[in-house]
Amino acid sequence: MFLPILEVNAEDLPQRAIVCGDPRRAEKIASRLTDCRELAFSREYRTFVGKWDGIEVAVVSHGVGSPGAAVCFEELIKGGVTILIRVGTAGSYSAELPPGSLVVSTAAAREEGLTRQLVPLGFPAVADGQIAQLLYENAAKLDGIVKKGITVSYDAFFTGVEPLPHDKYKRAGIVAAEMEISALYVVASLRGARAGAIVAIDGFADADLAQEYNPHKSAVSEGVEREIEAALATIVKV
Ligand SMILES: O=P(O)(O)O[C@H]1O[C@H](CO)[C@@H](O)[C@H]1O
Ligand SMILES: O=c1cc[nH]c(=O)[nH]1
Repeated sequence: MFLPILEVNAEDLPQRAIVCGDPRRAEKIASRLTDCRELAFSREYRTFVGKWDGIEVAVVSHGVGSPGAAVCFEELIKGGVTILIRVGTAGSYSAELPPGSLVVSTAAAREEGLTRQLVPLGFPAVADGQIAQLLYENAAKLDGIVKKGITVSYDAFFTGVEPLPHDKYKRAGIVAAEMEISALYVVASLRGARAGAIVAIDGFADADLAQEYNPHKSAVSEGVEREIEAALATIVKV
C-alpha cells in the first residue's frame, strides 16, 4: 500500500515510530540508528527507517500543528505502525521546569481544533501507560530535571487579540504547552495504536515567566539529546 502524503510504501514501515515536528530533528534521531535509510521527504514529512538495538524503528517528522501532524499519524497507523513516541519541545508553566528540563506527557488537554472534528471533547487524550512510565524511567536515568504530568496542546503559537488560557491550565496543574500531543493521543486511541510523548522544555509559556523565545539555546539542545536517548531506550522495550 502506498501512503500518498508521506510518499512511503507501507511495506517499508516497521511497527515502531518516533515522531517529531522538525525534519532536521528527524535526521538527528535517525543518525543514531544502524542500517538507516531515508524513505521519503514529502512536504514537512521526512521518513527514515533503521535499527536501534537490532529492532526496526521509523523516524518521521510531522511538522508544526495538529492538523498536519494528524495526517502523518493517520498514515503511519494505516501503514502498520502500532507504537508512536513523540519527541518534541514545549513551553513550561513553572520556574521549576527551566529550559532543558524534560516532561513526559501522561495526557493532554485538547485546546486544538483538530480532534474535536474526530470525537466529542469529553473523549480523553491519554498516553499509553506503559510507554509513559518507561519514558519517565529512562529519562530519569539521565542528568537533568524530568517530570511526568499533563500537558496542553494549542493551535496558536503566537498570541493574537484573544489571550490563550495559560493561566487557567497552570492553575489546573498542567505542566507544559505544545501543539501536537493531544492529536497524537486521540488518533492513536481511535485507530487502536499506542502512543507516548516526551518534550524538552525550550522556554516559558506562562506569561509571568515568558522571555524571548529561543529554542536554540545549548540547554535545550542538551535536553533534546537526552529525550532522544530516553525515547530510543523506550521504543525497543514496548
Ligand atoms: O519541537 P516540535 O516537535 O516541533 O514541537 C513544538 O515546537 C513547535 C513550535 O515551535 C510545535 O510543533 C510544538 O509542538
Ligand atoms: O508550542 C510550543 C512549543 C515550544 N515552546 C512553546 O512555548 N510552545
